[in-house]
Amino acid sequence: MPTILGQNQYGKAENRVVKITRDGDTHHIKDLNVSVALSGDLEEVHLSGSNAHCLPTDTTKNTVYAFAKEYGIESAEQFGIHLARHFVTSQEPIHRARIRIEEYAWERIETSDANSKFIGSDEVKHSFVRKGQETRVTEITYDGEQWQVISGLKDLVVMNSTNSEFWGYIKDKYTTLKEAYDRILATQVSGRWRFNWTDDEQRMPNWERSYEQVKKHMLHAFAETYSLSLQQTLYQMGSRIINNRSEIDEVRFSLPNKHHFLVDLEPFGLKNDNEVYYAADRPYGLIEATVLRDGVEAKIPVDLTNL
Ligand SMILES: O=c1[nH]c(=O)c2[nH]c(=O)[nH]c2[nH]1
Repeated sequence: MPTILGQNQYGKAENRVVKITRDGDTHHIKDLNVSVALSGDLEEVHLSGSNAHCLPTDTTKNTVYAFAKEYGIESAEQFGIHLARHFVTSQEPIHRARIRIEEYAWERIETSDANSKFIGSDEVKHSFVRKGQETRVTEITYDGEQWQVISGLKDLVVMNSTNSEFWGYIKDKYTTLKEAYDRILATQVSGRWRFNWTDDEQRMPNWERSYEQVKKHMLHAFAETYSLSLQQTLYQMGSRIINNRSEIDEVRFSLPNKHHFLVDLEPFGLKNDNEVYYAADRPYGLIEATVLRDGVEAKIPVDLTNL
């Protein structure tokens, strides 16, 4: 049976590009997921296997990252227009370009608070929390006498665009990781905290206020810790909660290290001065630990997915 080629398009989908603009100490983030789809005179690519008209999808990906550096990302629309125009006007066989962009919004972590040790300093200018609410969770257990309340949250995404290093680690024959003295630190916080309240109904914690305060201390510790590892940041977040909230005895975190790799723009004659990153989704480091008030027994399950 004869066949004909119908509508076709191709390109690199879901290029995760993070652009940090450093205005002195104040950093700005643009975080995009860019998908390129090109169409045009591409019959032969499909029919005979001649790639003479095929701009590699790999090139479309590189173009996204190079444009982030060369032209910046003022808005997703402006960036998409730039890319689409480039593909159609620079390559004769490409007649149509469709650029789809999702943008993830970030807000600054506010630490202008009476308890914050960094009031008026530049510490908040590089710390961000991704917009969109986290999911709040709780688990209540009662055996007729005693209560156990474990509360927490998941999917709270945070980022520090500086003040994070990672070096001095073990190096064996499989180690290729380069030591980092100024990297992005980003994670999607999953945390649980156990209340020490067990029985007296009169002395029940104010659950709503407790949640807001725990979240605040957690975010402030993330923003204010000069990090030498995500493990160290985790411990700071946990101890900040224990030290400030007498109703809580135990905190457990599961923190995926959301890696941001600097894109090598040298092949395009561009210098990447800690500006354009590739946000990798997997694999990811997974850092987990419990922080306890001294003398108490750990009761939060090790595997948070079981809670
Ligand atoms: O904060 C980090 N902790 C690690 O244990 C680790 N391992 C790694 O490769 N990168 C990082 N980063």
